[in-house]
Amino acid sequence: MSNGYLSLSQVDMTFTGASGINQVLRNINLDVARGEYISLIGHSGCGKSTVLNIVAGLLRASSGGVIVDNREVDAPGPDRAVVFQNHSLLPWLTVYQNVEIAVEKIFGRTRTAAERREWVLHNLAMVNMTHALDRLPSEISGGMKQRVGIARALSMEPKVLLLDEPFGALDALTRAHLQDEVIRIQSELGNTVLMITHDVDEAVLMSDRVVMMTNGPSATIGQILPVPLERPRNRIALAEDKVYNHCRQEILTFLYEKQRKVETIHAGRSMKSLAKADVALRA
Ligand SMILES: Nc1ncnc2c1ncn2[C@@H]1O[C@H](COP(=O)(O)OP(=O)(O)OP(=O)(O)O)[C@@H](O)[C@H]1O
Repeated sequence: MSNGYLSLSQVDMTFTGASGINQVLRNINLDVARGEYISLIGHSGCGKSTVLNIVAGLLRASSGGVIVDNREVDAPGPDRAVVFQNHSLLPWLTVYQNVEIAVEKIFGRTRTAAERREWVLHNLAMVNMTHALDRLPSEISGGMKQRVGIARALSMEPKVLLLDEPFGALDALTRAHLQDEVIRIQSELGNTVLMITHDVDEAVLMSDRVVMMTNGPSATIGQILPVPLERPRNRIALAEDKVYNHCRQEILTFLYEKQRKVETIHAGRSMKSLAKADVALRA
């Protein structure tokens, strides 16, 4: 029996391909309470996206399972909205239309046209994007695209919001602004969030708990760190906060001492991995 609003129970994941059998995840168990903000952190390639994709229903676990609000996950669904690092807006639709398309799909039969329009505008207002309703994705910045992606995800009223490195491709200032917006939105809406990050500060700043994964193959959860900091959190005040710095230190110790990455980086992943390592080391 699981106790979480979102529960992963004994999740194993093995990929079989030309290069043989690759056990990526082993015995992942996690109970997430309703309204909880969880970050998933671990070295590149350990299996974080695989966990998120299993929760999203994009991948089926080799064994074990996922439950969201007492229902087993067996396919993608609007109750689990995903925001990826590389914004996935439809390039031929405007900002408004990119949110509208989700709202039409979910609420096309249950809300009037006026209510749907208001809901699209409400979600775009939440991420401060009402000034650019008629612009195409090619006409707005990377940070703005992420804002629209977040508005689209929120407009679906998901039970669980899945964020796969949502701020990873943004410059530091834009990232900080967007983090603050997501923190504000989460405090208003009480979303249940599972977020992948490589940024230790981001994990501590935003999360109620930080889930640290061991290195692969056969990665599992190595440590779960509660972040007992009151909300709202102020990033400037936190820089001097003992609890904040203790949490940060715990994660750094896990990543760079207990789970120090020793193997060479695979050629195909090298640029992505180096960029992420750089972010993490600067943390
Ligand atoms: N569809 C797939 N088929 C085969 N192998 C896969 C598939 N998806 C992921 N893998 C493998 O699973 C492992 C974990 O990948 P995953 O992308 O989940 O890691 P990650 O921790 O999210 O990495 P990163 O931080 O670099 O994004 C890797 O070895 C990857 O090659």
